[in-house]
Amino acid sequence: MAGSAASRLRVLVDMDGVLADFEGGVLRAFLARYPGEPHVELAERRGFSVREQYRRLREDLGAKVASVYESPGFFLGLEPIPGAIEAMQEMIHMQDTEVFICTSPLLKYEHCILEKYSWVEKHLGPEFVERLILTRDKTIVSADLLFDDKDTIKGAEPKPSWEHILFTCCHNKHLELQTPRRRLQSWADDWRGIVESKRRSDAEKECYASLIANGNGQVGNWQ
Ligand SMILES: Cc1cn([C@H]2C[C@H](O)[C@@H](COP(=O)(O)O)O2)c(=O)[nH]c1=O
Ligand SMILES: [Mg+2]
Repeated sequence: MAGSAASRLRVLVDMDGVLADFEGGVLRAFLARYPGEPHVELAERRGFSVREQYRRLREDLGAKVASVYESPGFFLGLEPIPGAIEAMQEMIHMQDTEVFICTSPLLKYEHCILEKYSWVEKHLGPEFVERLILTRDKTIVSADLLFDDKDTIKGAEPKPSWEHILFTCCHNKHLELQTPRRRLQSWADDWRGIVESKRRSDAEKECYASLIANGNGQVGNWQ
């Protein structure tokens, strides 16, 4: 387990698309700033990159949509995803569980980074500010679970320690996951069941590893 030598489960929760409604915020701000320009309805979103989809619609729209989420006030003004705040407040009080927020800032970071901290303090409180990890590479962060709306998470570490639970968002809902990948449809879905099943499977692995270490790992010798 990534959590510790004992039995703590470490959970990473992504921010944009999981805690904060990035997609809804982009569309709302785009319509306000560029009324009359073509736009992509949330039901039509495909693929992680909103910029790429707008660019495909018309070349200059990529830069226009980026100007929306790079503007001051954008990240701080995002609405929480329904049920996210309640789930995080419950998760942080779960026994033997460590929860961290793990989010990738924009490369154009001027407003994004400060506003992500402010958003966490405003909606989740100071105890979560202590638990905010900003990284462009989530694969090198050690944990048991990562709830994230990005369908493919790549980085320097080819075998991240966490299991990626795909959080359903408008841009990924059409994707069919290969077994054994798992999804969380929303915060109303059974996130507690996922946490507990991971805890059980980690405990089984630990038990098996200790049997092997003690030379008792033969089949039929499990007591
Ligand atoms: C172009 C583009 C960028 N983003 C940004 C928004 C966030 O700063 C990160 C996503 O972070 P996460 O930790 O993976 O949620 O990338 C985006 O979400 N969509 C885009 O099209
Ligand atoms: Mg995200």
